[in-house]
Amino acid sequence: MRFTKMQGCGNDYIYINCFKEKVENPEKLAIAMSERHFGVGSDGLVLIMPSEAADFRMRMFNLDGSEGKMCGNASRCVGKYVYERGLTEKTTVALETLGGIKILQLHVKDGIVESVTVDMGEPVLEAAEIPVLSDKHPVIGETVEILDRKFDFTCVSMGNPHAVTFVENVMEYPIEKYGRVSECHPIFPDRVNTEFVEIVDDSHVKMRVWERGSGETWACGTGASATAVACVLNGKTDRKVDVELIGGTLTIEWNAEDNHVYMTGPAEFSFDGEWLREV
Ligand SMILES: N[C@@H](CCC[C@H](N)C(=O)O)C(=O)O
Repeated sequence: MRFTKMQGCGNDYIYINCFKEKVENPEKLAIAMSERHFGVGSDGLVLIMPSEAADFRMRMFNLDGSEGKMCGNASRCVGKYVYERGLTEKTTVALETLGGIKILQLHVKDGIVESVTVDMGEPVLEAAEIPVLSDKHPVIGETVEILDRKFDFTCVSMGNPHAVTFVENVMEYPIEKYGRVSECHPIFPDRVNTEFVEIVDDSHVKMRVWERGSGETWACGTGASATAVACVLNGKTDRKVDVELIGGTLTIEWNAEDNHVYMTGPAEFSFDGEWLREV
C-alpha cells in the first residue's frame, strides 16, 4: 500500500490516497504505522477519500487509533496533496470532516501550494457541546486540580475538545506530566486536548499541546485556533495572533464579523513510501 508522509508545523501524519488504496481497519493501521520503531512513525493516520457532500473527505486517526473529528494541520496537508498530486485544479477546496465541511484556500505560486488558509468555522462555547462538565457559559476559568497544581481552563470546541490554560515559560513547562492527566480528567467525558499557552504580546503567543490520543505533538491547528479564541475571551490578545509552536507558527484570526476562526500556515511533503506489513 502506497502512503505519503506529510507535516504541518511538525505535526506529522501518514496520508493514504483512498482513491487508489483500500483501508479496511484504519484504527488498527493507525496504531501500527504510527509506531516509531516497527512502523513509519507519526502522530497518526489520515485518509483522503471521495465525498458526496464536498470536494474531498478526510478521516484522521490519532496514534492510539482513536478517530479525531477535525485536524487543522492535516486539513492544510490534504489541500496541498489534492492540488499538487493532480486530484483537483481548484484552489478553493471544500473538505468534509466529522467536524463539518471546511473550506480551504490554497495559496499557490508556480504550481506549489505555499500555504493554506482554513475556515475553521465558529468556535463552540457551550459546555455540553464541547463537552465539559461545567455550569459556566462560556467556560472561562474553570478551575481543575491536576496532581499538585490547580489550572484555570478555558474550554472551546473546534470540532474537537480543547482546554486552554495560561502558564509562564511554556517551553520549560512539564506538560507531559499535567497533559497526560488532564486528557482523561473526569470533567472531560470525551477526553480533551490541552493547550499550555504563554502570552508574549497582543499579537504573539507561544503554545505547547498535549493531544488527546497522540500525546505531545509539535503543533495542533485546532488547538492553536482554540487558543486564539481563549486569548480573546480572557482579554489577553487581539483577535489576530501568531501562535508559535515547537514546529512552526500558525496565524489565527477570530473574525469579529462572521465569528469564524481562520487558520493560515504551511503544509509540506516529507516522503512517499510503500507499507509492506499485514495489519
Ligand atoms: N493535530 C490536530 C488535532 C488532531 C485530533 C486530536 N488529537 C483529537 O483527537 O481531538 C490538529 O492539528 O488540529
